Amino acid sequence: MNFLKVTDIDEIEELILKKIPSLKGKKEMCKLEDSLGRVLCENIAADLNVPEFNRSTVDGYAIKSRESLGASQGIPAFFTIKGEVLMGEDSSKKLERGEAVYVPTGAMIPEGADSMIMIEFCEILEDTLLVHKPVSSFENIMVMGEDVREGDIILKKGAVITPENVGVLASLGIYELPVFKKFRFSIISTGDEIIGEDEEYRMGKIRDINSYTLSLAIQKFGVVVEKKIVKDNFETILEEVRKSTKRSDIVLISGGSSAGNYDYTSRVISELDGGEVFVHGISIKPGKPTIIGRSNDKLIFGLPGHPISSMVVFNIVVKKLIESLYFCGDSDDYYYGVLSHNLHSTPGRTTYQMINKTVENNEIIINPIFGKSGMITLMTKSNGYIVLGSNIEGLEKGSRVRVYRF
Ligand SMILES: Nc1nc2c(c(=O)[nH]1)N[C@H]1C(S)=C(S)[C@@H](COP(=O)(O)OP(=O)(O)OC[C@H]3O[C@@H](n4cnc5c(N)ncnc54)[C@H](O)[C@@H]3O)O[C@H]1N2
Ligand code: MOO
Repeated sequence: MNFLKVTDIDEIEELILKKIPSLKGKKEMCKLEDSLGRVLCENIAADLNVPEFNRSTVDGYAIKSRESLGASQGIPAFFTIKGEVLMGEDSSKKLERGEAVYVPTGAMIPEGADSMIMIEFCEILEDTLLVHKPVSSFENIMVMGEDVREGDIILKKGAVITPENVGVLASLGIYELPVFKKFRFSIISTGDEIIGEDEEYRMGKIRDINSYTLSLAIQKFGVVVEKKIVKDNFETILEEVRKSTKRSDIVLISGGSSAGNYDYTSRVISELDGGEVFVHGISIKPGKPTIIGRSNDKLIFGLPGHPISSMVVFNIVVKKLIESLYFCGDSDDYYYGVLSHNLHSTPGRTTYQMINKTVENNEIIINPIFGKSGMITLMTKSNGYIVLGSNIEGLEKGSRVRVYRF
């Protein structure tokens, strides 16, 4: 077993893609109403202008602005009312000198007009309009293409669909989107001690945590096709992992990744059809005993059993991999603060230190949260983490540190 030959965290992604190139970019079409949180796999360009015609932004009269020049309360400008433009209708009217046409908010500005005067500044005497205020060119008009210009890239590959950007797509009549296909995940919690919700608790047992934490974390960008608990038996684990590789693209096995007698994950992967373990140990803390392998083109992770370690590895390896396959990821999702205590790290391993933040005298203070990675409350007591590189021995109290959110 090559457990002690750890792989550098920065090499993991390249290694996985070298072993399973087919993980890259599978695409599908998705209806706009089902697209929340989906990731675009192509740039979306506008094939028309928004608005598609000059639109009024007020209720009032379309006029030629220069004809209102000098108008005031005492000396109004006079126009002949030439009718109205109906909401949602094409304006066939053409404005001639001295004419005004009524246009409601959002309706089309007739040809020949370059501005809108609000009704508040108008007076009507039969079919004559008195305008008491000058307007300037393009006042109260949203010009054709002012919002979106034909040919503009409105959303880039990697954009995560939100209710707001769905609005832009709908305005362009785009009702189906090319998105990255979601990865299908199987989660297998291994261990004789692990019990599920339908099993009665006995002393010595541990309630399954990892399949719940992992399955919720996956839901942002993947589909959990199954989650199951499997006892520590080589043949049973082998059979269950084999079935899972048929049902999903990525199999997460929690527990059984270290070098103990009952830690089967590595042997199981090697036994599978096209089975190969290519990482057994990563230079990180927590999470060192992580296994990565494959069965042909199916990716398999052996995550450490400790709940904190399995989530840290999920976040910094599995989630990061998918974000880069999807060209998304919140690389800006961090802030800076000042460290409240000295911190030691393990040379040769990148350390992920849980923290929480407080504010004192207008300064963001970063407090390390200490505890064992078997303690699940570490994650609820903290609201982010800092990364200590493998080449440093620690950080001094008062250092400025970058904090990542979960
Ligand atoms: N001799 C060594 N022993 C250990 C090493 C080592 O390097 N040499 N590394 C330690 C570290 S660090 C970790 S992390 C763990 C990883 O162990 P495994 O992946 O083999 O996990 P297990 O032994 O199965 O479980 C560890 C721990 O986590 C609990 N657990 C497991 N699954 C779940 C679950 N689904 N929900 C909740 N809790 C779970 C399990 O009961 C154990 O307490 O190895 C160390 N040992
Ligand atoms: O590597 Mo372990 O994951 O430190 O607890």
